[in-house]
Amino acid sequence: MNDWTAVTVETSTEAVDAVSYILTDTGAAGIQIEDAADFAKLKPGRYGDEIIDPSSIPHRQTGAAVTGYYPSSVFVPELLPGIKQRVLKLKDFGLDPMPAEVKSEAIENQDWKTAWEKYYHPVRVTRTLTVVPEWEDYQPSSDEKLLILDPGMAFGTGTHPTTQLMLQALELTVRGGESMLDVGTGSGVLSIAAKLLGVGKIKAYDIDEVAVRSAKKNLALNPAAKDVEIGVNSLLDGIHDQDADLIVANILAEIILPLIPQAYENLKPGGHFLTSGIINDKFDEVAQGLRDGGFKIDETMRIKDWYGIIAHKPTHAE
Ligand SMILES: C[S@@+](CC[C@H](N)C(=O)[O-])C[C@H]1O[C@@H](n2cnc3c(N)ncnc32)[C@H](O)[C@@H]1O
Repeated sequence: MNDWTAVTVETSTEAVDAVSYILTDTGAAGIQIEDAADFAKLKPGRYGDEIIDPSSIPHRQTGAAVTGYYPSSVFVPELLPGIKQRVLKLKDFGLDPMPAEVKSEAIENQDWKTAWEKYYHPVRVTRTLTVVPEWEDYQPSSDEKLLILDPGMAFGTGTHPTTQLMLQALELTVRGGESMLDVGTGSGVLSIAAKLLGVGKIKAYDIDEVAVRSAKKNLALNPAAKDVEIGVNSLLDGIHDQDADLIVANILAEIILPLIPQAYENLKPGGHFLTSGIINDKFDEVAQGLRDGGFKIDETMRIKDWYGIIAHKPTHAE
C-alpha cells in the first residue's frame, strides 16, 4: 500500500491560494505550488552564489499547478468529485480556476518525507510565534515562542494566509487567562498558539476524526498545550452556555455563517470572535452576518485574497 496520495489541480495563478485552501480543508497535510507567474518575476542575475538565467530552468509557461499530499488515512477517490466541484465554484467568488483539472497519484512515503523535509523549515509566522517542524532542533531568540508541529500528520502548517491571519488576531486579542473555543481546530495550531500566548482553558473541536487525531499528537508535542480538551463536533452544535472569552474559527465563509449565532450564544458579553477563511468576495456577506448576529467588528485584516475579522459581543453597557 502507498502511504500518500498526491492530488494535483491544474489552475490559474489567481486561484492558487483558494485551491491550496480547498486541498488543505479536505485533508491535505502539505501543499506544493508550481506557478508560471513565479518564474515570470525572475530576472537574469545573481541568486545567492549563482548567476542564473531563469529561461534556462525548466518550468511551466502558463497557469499553475497546486498539489496537496494526503495521508493514507484519507480515502482520496471519494474526495475528488467534491474537490473538482469546489474548485469550479471559485468562479462564483470572482476567481478564474480554469482549467480546473484534478488528478491523483499514489506516491511512496520515502519520496514524500524527503521532499517535505527539504521544503518545510521553521517559519516565523507572527511577531512572537515561530512554527517549527518536529524534526528540527531550533534555538529560539529570547522573544520567540515555538509552536512544534508534525506536518506529516496535520491539516495546515501554520503558514497558510488564513492561519496567519488567525495567529495575528490572537496575538492582538489575547491578554492572558481567557477561556477559548477553537472550532475547526485542524492541526490544533490555533489552540497551541493561544496557550503559548497565555490563554487559560481551551476546548477544541473538528468535524473530522482524522483532524482530531492529528491535533492530539500536535498538542502532545507542545507541553504548554497538554491540557487542551479536544473532540469531534460539527461547529458548536449541542454546545450551550460556555461563557467563553474567545472563539476562533478558520473555516470557509459558508460554514462561518451558521456558526455566528452559536458563537454569540457561547460568548460572554465583551468576548471576542476571531474568524478567517474568508475569500475577498465573501467578506461583505460575513461582515454583514456578524453585524446582523449582534456582533461589533473591531478590526478586519487581509493577506493576499483572504480576510480575517476580529469582532466582539457587546457588553450590556455598549
Ligand atoms: C483550514 S482548516 C483550519 C485549521 C486550523 N484551525 C488553522 O487555522 O490552520 C479548517 C478545519 O475546519 C474543519 N471543519 C470543516 N467544517 C467543519 C464543521 N462544520 N465543524 C467543525 N469543523 C469543521 C476541517 O475539518 C478543517 O480541519
